[in-house]
Amino acid sequence: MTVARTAERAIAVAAAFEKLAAHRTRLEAETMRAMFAADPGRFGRFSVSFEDLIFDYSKNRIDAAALVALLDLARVAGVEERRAAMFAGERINVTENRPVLHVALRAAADETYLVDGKNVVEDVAAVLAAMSDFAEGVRSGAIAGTGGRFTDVVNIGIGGSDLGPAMVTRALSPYRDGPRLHFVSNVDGAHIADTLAGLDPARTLFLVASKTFTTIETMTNARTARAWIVEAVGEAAVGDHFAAMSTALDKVAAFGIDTRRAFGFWDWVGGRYSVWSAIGLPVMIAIGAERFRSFLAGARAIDHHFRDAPLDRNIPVLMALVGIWYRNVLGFPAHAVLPYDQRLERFAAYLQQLDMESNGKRVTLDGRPVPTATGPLVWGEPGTNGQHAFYQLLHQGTDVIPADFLVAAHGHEADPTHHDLLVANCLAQAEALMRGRTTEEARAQLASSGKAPGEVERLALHKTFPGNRPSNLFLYDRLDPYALGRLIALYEHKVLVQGAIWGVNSYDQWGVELGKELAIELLPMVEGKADAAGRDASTAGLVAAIRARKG
Ligand SMILES: O=P(O)(O)OC[C@H]1O[C@H](O)[C@H](O)[C@@H](O)[C@@H]1O
Repeated sequence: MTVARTAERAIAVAAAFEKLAAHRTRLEAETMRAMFAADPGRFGRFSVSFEDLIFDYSKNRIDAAALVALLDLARVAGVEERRAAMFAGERINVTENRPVLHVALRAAADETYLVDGKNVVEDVAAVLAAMSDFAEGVRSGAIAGTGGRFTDVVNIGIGGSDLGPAMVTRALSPYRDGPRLHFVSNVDGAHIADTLAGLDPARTLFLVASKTFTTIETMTNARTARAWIVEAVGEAAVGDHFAAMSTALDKVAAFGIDTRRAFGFWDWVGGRYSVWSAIGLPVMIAIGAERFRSFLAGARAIDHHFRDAPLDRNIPVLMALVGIWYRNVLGFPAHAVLPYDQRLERFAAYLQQLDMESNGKRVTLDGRPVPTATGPLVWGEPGTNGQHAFYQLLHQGTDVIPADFLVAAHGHEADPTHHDLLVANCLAQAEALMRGRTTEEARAQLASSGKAPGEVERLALHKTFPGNRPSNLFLYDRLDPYALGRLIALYEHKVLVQGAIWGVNSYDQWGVELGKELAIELLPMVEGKADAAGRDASTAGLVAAIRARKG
């Protein structure tokens, strides 16, 4: 197993971090503003082009020497070995003893990905073909409900069985020409009630999406949906109105969904990496099989880039190293994702699961405490909306929050007015964060606006922007299926690189279990079937208060 962290490697990683601390001291005396002024070639030196995509990481508090030290860290931490182990189908998810092979889901037909000596690419192709037949049948009306062609498709799933398809179908709305899509995830009955209100059961298709087919939210919502269908169109119609995506096809059958309408995937696909699998069926129904293949092809292009490009030109590696610099060397706790694209409004939520569930870990692969901080808080909202809400803190708050900006050169709308304004705002924010405004500049601006000298002094510090606040910027032609596939895959591989440097298992999620277990214990207490004696006083008090209100 090449992924285990030996004592020698741990020592080498600690030494590499020590060297980075020295670079930090040097760079603390610098500003990005000064570095740009001193080096007209900075953009060229600190950006990477891949096809029409530019990854600009020049607005970061790094220089060539710090980057070399970061690349050394990646090497001594075994990033290349971890990457090779993933592509080779090794069981790098050591706590669940599974390979991590979402890359196989977007492989070309002539590629080989081995799990225990078997090429899984053929299995992937077979499921994709079955999904294509089903999706195209739903789109054409050849596969219909009891009341005719499906007008509405409701995906029932949560976490990785929801966020990917929900984000992607929203992002690709200009490419949607299938039936209307809806996503129900929350166990809160409001979600399914509000979604089904106004839908015609006879023309509604439900997709029950669950890797494990045991998730309580999904099973509860699926049963409610089933009852809704049975009540409206009868028990016999259930088969026409349900399909499922899961690794547990036996459980799908036990639930009563026809196995010919069950699309499988494998335990080497993590939930948060599963949008490329059968879990992507709603995307395929929305945009068609051909465009879905283009989405896969975009991810595949990045897989090859990640596998083959030298580390210093490797976009996911650079994304990861810049993140490590801020998280571990400068101690910044958060990372903002700021797409200048309204259709990417669920992108930050998607990345939250991808990044925080993967690298929100506190022990290494061998179960020892991680000696450094691990995954940051990932959050964000599209620009320009965020500008009028939380950017104040980004510009003048006491924390520095590195950000990723994402923007397309072209929108999908015919009139360029909006898009040009959008792009200008994106560039302006990245520039403002980097440059800031000195107190001297603030004074000059106030004076030239005619303010009296006393007012100038009173306001100058309030109008000072410290600047030197870092960001990356992703620029691409247009957010089409291929471009979106590329973007997601970049972040997936960033997670692998950071996980390798921290020495954690990025592919399990035990941290979600405890709350689930306690919810099962608490349910009978909330229902009034058991008493809460023995719980902590807060929990018992709240249970009592809820019981009293329920009467
Ligand atoms: O697809 P499912 O098995 O229903 O799981 C849905 C989600 O719930 C779990 O609790 C995990 O935290 C997620 O990683 C997963 O995506």
